Amino acid sequence: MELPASFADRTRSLLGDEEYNKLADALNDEQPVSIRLNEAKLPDASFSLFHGCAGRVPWSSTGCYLDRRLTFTFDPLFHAGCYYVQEASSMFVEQALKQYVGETPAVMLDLCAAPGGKSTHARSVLPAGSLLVANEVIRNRSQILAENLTKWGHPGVVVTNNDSVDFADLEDFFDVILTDVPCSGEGMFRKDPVAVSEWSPENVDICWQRQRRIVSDIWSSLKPGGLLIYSTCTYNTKEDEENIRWIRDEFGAEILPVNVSDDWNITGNLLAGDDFPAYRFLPHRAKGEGFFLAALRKPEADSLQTRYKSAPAQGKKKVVSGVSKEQLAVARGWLLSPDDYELSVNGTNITAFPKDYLPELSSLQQSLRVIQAGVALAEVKGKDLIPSHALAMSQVLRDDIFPREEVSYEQAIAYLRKEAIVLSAEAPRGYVLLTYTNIPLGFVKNIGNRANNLYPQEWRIRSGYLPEEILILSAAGINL
Ligand SMILES: C[S@@+](CC[C@H](N)C(=O)[O-])C[C@H]1O[C@@H](n2cnc3c(N)ncnc32)[C@H](O)[C@@H]1O
Repeated sequence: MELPASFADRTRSLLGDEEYNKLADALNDEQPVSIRLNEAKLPDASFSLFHGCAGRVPWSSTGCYLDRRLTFTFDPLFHAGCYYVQEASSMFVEQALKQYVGETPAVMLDLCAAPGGKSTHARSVLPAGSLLVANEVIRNRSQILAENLTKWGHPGVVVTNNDSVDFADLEDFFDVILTDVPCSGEGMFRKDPVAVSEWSPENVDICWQRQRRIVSDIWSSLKPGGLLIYSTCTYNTKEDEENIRWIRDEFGAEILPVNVSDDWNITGNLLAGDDFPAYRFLPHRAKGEGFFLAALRKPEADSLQTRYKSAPAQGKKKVVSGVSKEQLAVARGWLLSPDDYELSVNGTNITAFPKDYLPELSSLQQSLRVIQAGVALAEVKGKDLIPSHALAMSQVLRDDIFPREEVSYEQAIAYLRKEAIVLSAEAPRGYVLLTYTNIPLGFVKNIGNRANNLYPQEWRIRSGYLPEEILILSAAGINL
């Protein structure tokens, strides 16, 4: 790999000759492939069956390396949200969350969240009863973020599409903020050749200044005592330690240590003369791409337990005439624990949102562009209540409500391509939840001679061909 000369000079002087040469060699090696399993969807047994994986990611309870790349696009379980393909080093966020959020429900913002690797991860790690706000400034990327979080299936999620500056009104709102800031991407050189071609010293300067702007923008919305997790995928100290030092000096933040094990081969702070805790993943030492993380606490500790109270819940949304009380009652009956959710109607769509967080949702809606909140349950068409795909993906669906029909691999791929499906003659008429290896894939409406495919058009597999060799999760050894 041809590295930019100025990058090589700077990084050599940061790491020293020996370390730099090892790093440069590692960048010519093949990149490791890793996935993170969704424990809410996969049975416990999967987690002890890692024999198809090339080992577990040591700093993540659900991460595993694969010995080769799966054909993810043609794996039904990938589309069903059973796992997320994520670079291993960045799974280290789990350690900071587990150590500093603990068991107390928290309201967390993932500010720079698309495509959703860390959001789906955070949603799995946060204690039960927490709320995750996942934000992305670029509109089409926020749609991808919403898609990935919908597939992940947790109901306690709000997706927003805003710039960091828009969070200023939400004073003392979040217990935890993750800023996985846009950066010069030096740590992605092996994974993404575009990162190499776009790198320049000028871009590093643009990046560290933008990162400071982003942190300044959201600082007031972090509660006193709240946790800021700052991360980048770059090596230079300007975007890493120097920004952490700046946050400490500018806002009086306390820089927190994160417990790590020596055999994880994590590298510490590389800033000469200031030895605060910081965590670096260098590809020649730890199996993954380049990554940097630091955890900070806003002054005035011990407020993780205070709930946001300043914004009263707005009145319940009016039920428009197109949706009857009976239809709402039916949709409510689909939920595992209906009392925990508030149902709202927007046009002809019915959505469920955790009751505990209605005041927070109301405040978010006043300040931000909320593109998704909670779980879409159904669309009403005349007398018909069409169950939504998000419901099929979600943890809130009662499993005795819709008849289930197990499909073959070929049928699953046809379904995900949004082709017409023919079910067995015994399959019941009406809405049927298709499953593949017992995992929900989505709904069809079975009308007998065929079943209408309700898979979202915009998420369908577009590729018309099937590769000759298909490597999917169960074939890779995680035996479902
Ligand atoms: C490093 S990527 C995030 C990766 C993501 N956290 C993950 O784990 O999948 C940074 C993201 O921040 C977004 N971004 C850039 N400037 C932003 C801003 N001012 N406010 C919010 N998001 C921003 C970018 O569009 C990009 O999607």
